[in-house]
Amino acid sequence: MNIEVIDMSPWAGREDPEPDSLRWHQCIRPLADDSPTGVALIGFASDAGVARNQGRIGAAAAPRALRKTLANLAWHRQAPAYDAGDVHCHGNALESAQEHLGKRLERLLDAGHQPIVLGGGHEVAYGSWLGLARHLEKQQREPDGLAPRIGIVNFDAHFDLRDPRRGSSSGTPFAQIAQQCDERGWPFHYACLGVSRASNTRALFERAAELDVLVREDHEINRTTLDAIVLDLERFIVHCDHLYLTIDLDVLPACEAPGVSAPAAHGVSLTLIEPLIKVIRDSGKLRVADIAELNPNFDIDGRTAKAAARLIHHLTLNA
Ligand SMILES: N=CN[C@@H](CCC(=O)O)C(=O)O
Ligand SMILES: [Mn+2]
Ligand SMILES: [Mn+2]
Repeated sequence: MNIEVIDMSPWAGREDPEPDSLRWHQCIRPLADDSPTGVALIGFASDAGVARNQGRIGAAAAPRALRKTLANLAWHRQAPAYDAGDVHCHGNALESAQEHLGKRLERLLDAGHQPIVLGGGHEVAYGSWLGLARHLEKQQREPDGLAPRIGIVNFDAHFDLRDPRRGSSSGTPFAQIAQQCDERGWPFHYACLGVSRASNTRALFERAAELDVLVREDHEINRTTLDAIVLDLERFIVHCDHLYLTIDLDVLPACEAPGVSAPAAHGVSLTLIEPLIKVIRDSGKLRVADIAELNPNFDIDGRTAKAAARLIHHLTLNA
């Protein structure tokens, strides 16, 4: 039984008198045990990983800021959307918060929902993947169950492949996942789109090459290359049964996303990110998504929160 009382207070906004003028705040419902399947938003209020990674803290406040911004966007969906509450990271207890998120996601997936996690620093990614992995593990145990082929698509200026033996943080989640895949005998399929060469050391590029990561740097993604990158992404997706999409908002240029720990001097504009996300959205394979690194302390005019809310809106348009 779900005993958490879900705080619906961020879901407030403009109310238009005309018919057919609904917004998210008028449609989203608190998740209940008997809710029909739909999109389930769950917050991960953590910046412990950012703190450990020498970043600017504040992302723990992001889930609430994101809900408040999404609240006012127009509702164009058919299927229901739910607020599934928050997982909080208390102090430096990151590992237990990631475990807790994993368990909550596993339950949401078992119930047939499509979870979207509102981070939180990018340490959210390890918890998101854990939830999906535990959900899929049960299917693998069935007779003839094969190792699941999970494709991770990360829009990010950073690989986040730092060595977790030096301590896990917002800079290590995909290295932690690679390790977990190795231990389980699962393939590790990772695409990192929007990487900044200036912001990732040679060691990180080498690790990405060793892990056969599909890499497209920030400057490589532009109007003239977009069609080719869509094709690259489609080819990546063909070899996966399930997709986990993770969006680190620092993939956007600093003018579009100033409210992050590490703003991007170059970045990849929302106008280029959206068509790529559409490929993932429409693939029929998307199981879990998260959006990371919003830091309301450094936002300007709510720009970053608006970009994040629009991405969620875009991602769930057909769901
Ligand atoms: N999740 C963020 N990861 C980046 C942060 C870079 C920075 O703070 O400058 C990383 O570890 O590379
Ligand atoms: Mn990043
Ligand atoms: Mn990141």
